[in-house]
Amino acid sequence: MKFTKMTGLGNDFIVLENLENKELEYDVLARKLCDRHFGIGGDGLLIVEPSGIADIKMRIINSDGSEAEMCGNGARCFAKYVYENGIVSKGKMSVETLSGIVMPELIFEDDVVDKVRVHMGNPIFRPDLIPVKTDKNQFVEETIKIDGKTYIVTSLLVGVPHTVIFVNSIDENIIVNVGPLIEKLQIFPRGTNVDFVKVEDENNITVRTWERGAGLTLACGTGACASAVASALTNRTMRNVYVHFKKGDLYIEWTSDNNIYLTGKAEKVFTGDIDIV
Ligand SMILES: N[C@@H](CCC[C@H](N)C(=O)O)C(=O)O
Repeated sequence: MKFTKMTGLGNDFIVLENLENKELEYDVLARKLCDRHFGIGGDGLLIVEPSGIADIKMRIINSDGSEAEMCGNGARCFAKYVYENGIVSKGKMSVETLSGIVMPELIFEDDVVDKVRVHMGNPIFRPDLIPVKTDKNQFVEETIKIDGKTYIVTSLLVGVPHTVIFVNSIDENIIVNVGPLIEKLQIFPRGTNVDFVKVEDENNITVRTWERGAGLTLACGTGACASAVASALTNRTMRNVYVHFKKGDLYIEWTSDNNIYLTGKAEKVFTGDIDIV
């Protein structure tokens, strides 16, 4: 099988084409190929499929084999891939995902795709759509208890479910211990990504995300959107912010008409062939 390895700030993906809609076991492939010791290594697979309603369709399979509805860093890598491989020739394209259509727009530097700005749609706060089990009409600055410790969290849907926690410092030990417990709490019937957010000032936040189905990643695009929206909603920042991850930054705009735009780099790492046994 031919593949291309791509990365969005270190959130890395293996891109595979399935334009003939062949019956492939994506979950098995994801577990095999994403393995960092016995496979190519990646946080997930991005599959290129044909679409009946958009220019192209993106499927995203996490490294544990579960399928996600959407992926922000993945959408940027995917748009660069389909453009550079002649699958979509438009600089602004529509991409079907399981959470609806997103609109990536390529930003060129010296005729090469450097960054991608993705129109991500609206953030959703309705508990039944996130989903989160609560009798409230939204889950903003709510209290949850983990191992006797209390956390104040905000949950929202940005294509995929996110739960945002504001912290005074980013501590990876806490993230890898608490993240998986929150991800699998019973109140989140489809699980949740968990974003740990340090507010630097009204224009800058630092984020690390414990991802549903992939664990601690170097960056998360939908996580950047969710964190920026939660920060502005709770009056910690302005509506447009730079989101800092370990290996680079994303720029998030949450417009007054409630749309989210995500801008950042997308890079090809290498291409190759792999025998699937
Ligand atoms: N890294 C992604 C999100 C990928 C999906 C996530 N793991 C989930 O299952 O919800 C991003 O950049 O948004």
